[in-house]
Amino acid sequence: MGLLVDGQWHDKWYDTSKSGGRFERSESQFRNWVTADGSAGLTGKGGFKAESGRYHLYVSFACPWAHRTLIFRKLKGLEDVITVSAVAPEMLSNGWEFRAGTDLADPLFDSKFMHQIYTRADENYSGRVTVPVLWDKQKNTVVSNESADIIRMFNNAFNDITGNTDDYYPQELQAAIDEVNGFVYDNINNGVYKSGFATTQEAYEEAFDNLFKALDQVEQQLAGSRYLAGSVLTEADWRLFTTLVRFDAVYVGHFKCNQKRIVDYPNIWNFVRDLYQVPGVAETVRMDHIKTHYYVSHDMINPTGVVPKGPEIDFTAPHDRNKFGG
Ligand SMILES: N[C@@H](CCC(=O)N[C@@H](CS)C(=O)NCC(=O)O)C(=O)O
Repeated sequence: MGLLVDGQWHDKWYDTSKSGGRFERSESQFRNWVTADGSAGLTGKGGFKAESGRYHLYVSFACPWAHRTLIFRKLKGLEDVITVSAVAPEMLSNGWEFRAGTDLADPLFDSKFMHQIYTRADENYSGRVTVPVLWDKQKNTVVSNESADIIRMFNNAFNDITGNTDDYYPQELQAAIDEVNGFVYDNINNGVYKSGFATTQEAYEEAFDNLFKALDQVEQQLAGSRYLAGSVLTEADWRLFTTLVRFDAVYVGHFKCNQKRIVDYPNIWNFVRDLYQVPGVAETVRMDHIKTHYYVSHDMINPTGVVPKGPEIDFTAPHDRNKFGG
């Protein structure tokens, strides 16, 4: 674990000394957008036109943020349009690493470390080296390292190429989706990390309480509708899904989020299985990478690096969500 300072790698854990033991996630820095015609998007520069074969997605199968982008690549039929590769699950003193000669190698440059991809784009880059990264093979640079933006690009920028017009961020639901996203991000997606990376009792309990209050609220909401924004499956559901699918295997134990497990919430547990069973999604869930990553990488939380064998979770068991119609 570490970060780049003026293009130099430093092995350093998150600094919580100035935030009362609270983990604070830093903002992503590459914020350009791929658009259908190459015009500038919401932020950053223009010149990133949607083209087949031009972009490469670097992910970790362990990472819930990267997982969103993998799901959208599947759902939107982008597998032949955007190439993908994954880093090794362990994130140690050099940060994310590739594994040469295996299917976890860097297919573009045969780099050893993910931070070399960042300095290739900006030799003086300062900041954390995170996944996912959307790379432009034509301009040889990072388009974006923000998963929330990348899934929106995948949602519509390539529609003319794939013919897939499925829309997970429909105009009429955008305000509702944004509201759910804000709540889920703060309390749940990032909430599990705030709980797990807290370095004081107070910071941990604050995150823990907010997390389970939020899950109770989601449980209530899913009693009355199939999905978070109503009867339509949207981006908001996928953003919650990647945290929920990791919850019982990792966050309950490793991040001390143990008031309840997801299997203890009837509606949420059925909801997770509903989403897991959407065609193409199951193959994006790599429990081996997920468990190894968390339990091996965070040695100040789990110094032995021993990875638990359990729990047994059957995401393929039938769910009851068709009761809302389908
Ligand atoms: N805001 C980013 C966050 C991505 C992120 O934090 N990824 C984690 C892996 S789950 C990471 O690469 N962390 C490395 C680090 O913080 O040094 C996004 O959603 O794309």
